[in-house]
Amino acid sequence: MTSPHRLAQSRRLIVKIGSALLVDPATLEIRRRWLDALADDVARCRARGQEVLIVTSGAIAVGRTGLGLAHRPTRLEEKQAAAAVGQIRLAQLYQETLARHDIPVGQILLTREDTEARRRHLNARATINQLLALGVVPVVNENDTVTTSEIRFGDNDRLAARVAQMISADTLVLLSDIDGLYTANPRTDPTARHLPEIAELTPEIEAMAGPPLPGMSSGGMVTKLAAARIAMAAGCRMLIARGDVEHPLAAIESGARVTWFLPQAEPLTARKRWIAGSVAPLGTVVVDRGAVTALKSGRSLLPAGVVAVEGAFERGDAILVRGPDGQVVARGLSAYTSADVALLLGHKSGEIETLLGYRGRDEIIHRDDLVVG
Ligand SMILES: Nc1ncnc2c1ncn2[C@@H]1O[C@H](COP(=O)(O)OP(=O)(O)O)[C@@H](O)[C@H]1O
Ligand SMILES: N[C@@H](CCC(=O)OP(=O)(O)O)C(=O)O
Repeated sequence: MTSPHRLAQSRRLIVKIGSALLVDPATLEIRRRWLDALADDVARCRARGQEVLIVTSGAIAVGRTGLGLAHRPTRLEEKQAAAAVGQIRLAQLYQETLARHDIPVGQILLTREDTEARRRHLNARATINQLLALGVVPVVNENDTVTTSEIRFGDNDRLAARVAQMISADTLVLLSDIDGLYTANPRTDPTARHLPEIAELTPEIEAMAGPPLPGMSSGGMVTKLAAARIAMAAGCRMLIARGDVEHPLAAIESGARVTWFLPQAEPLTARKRWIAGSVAPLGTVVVDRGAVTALKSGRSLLPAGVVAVEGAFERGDAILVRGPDGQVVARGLSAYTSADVALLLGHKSGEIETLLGYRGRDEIIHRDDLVVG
């Protein structure tokens, strides 16, 4: 059932790179040759039309070298200072290595709030989508310099899964120092067996991840399984593979041993369920008959079909869509504020820029953000 070709077939791919791959834990040297080989892999994916986003750890580890810190920073302020010094170098490394393939990179630093708060989530999503549309490889890390311990992800496994969910990626590759999930930690338990495929995260599977290990990495298997839970629910397949080989993505395609975590649902199902059930709508748009028919056949809501707006809402807030008879026909997340919707009523999407003074989305509610019925 598992196939290495799944990687080659993915449309939107996220690759998460752990600190220990980028920086030699013993010498603290940056593995430049490894990174150049990874860039070859990324360039090959891009050349065959795949979108690629990199989630990279390593700011703290790289910053440690920059600051000449002999010890691994443990206090938050020290980690933040190391990350500030390291992140700028990290971004430069990706920029340099992908420039050899004429691939532009864009840096995105996220905090947990950026993925959890709806509006910020939408903003980050729009920016990342725009970067991908422009052929850029976004390079994402946690914004370690501003996050406090309470609001930190603290590990990039879950951050990568949140980003996968955010942009509806279909494949998330966690490159690690191990070729997948075992029944127990194989470094301490010689009887541990490798598991090639996980379709469901049962309590037995969860129990296989031991406690996080001391050392440079912050995750261990615990955060990888938490990432799998997020990705699987979002309809994104995830795999854990060895990253400490040259050209790790090519190795996966050639059949290297990995663990696949299979998606549970279509990418938008969980999110649509959230829109339908758990959000208090802050306003209403009334639409004409033509728009009702369009929405029922799965289309987005365009300004041309909107005849009235009620309530005060912001971009990204949940709103109701009513038909001419007052019946609720749909719920969704508005791409515009209520004030902007009022200006757009009945107009063609091509007029949005002239009416608002900026070029927003063509739709008032995109079909990905819409639940009909
Ligand atoms: N059941 C398990 N299967 C595989 N690895 C495990 C398991 N339990 C704990 N581990 C440990 O998790 C480590 C991978 O996590 P981590 O070092 O955080 O990687 P990364 O730097 O890629 O995030 C493995 O090297 C292994 O020591
Ligand atoms: N954001 C931190 C990395 C956190 C992290 O998840 O590290 P790792 O377990 O090596 O993937 C940094 O850039 O140093």
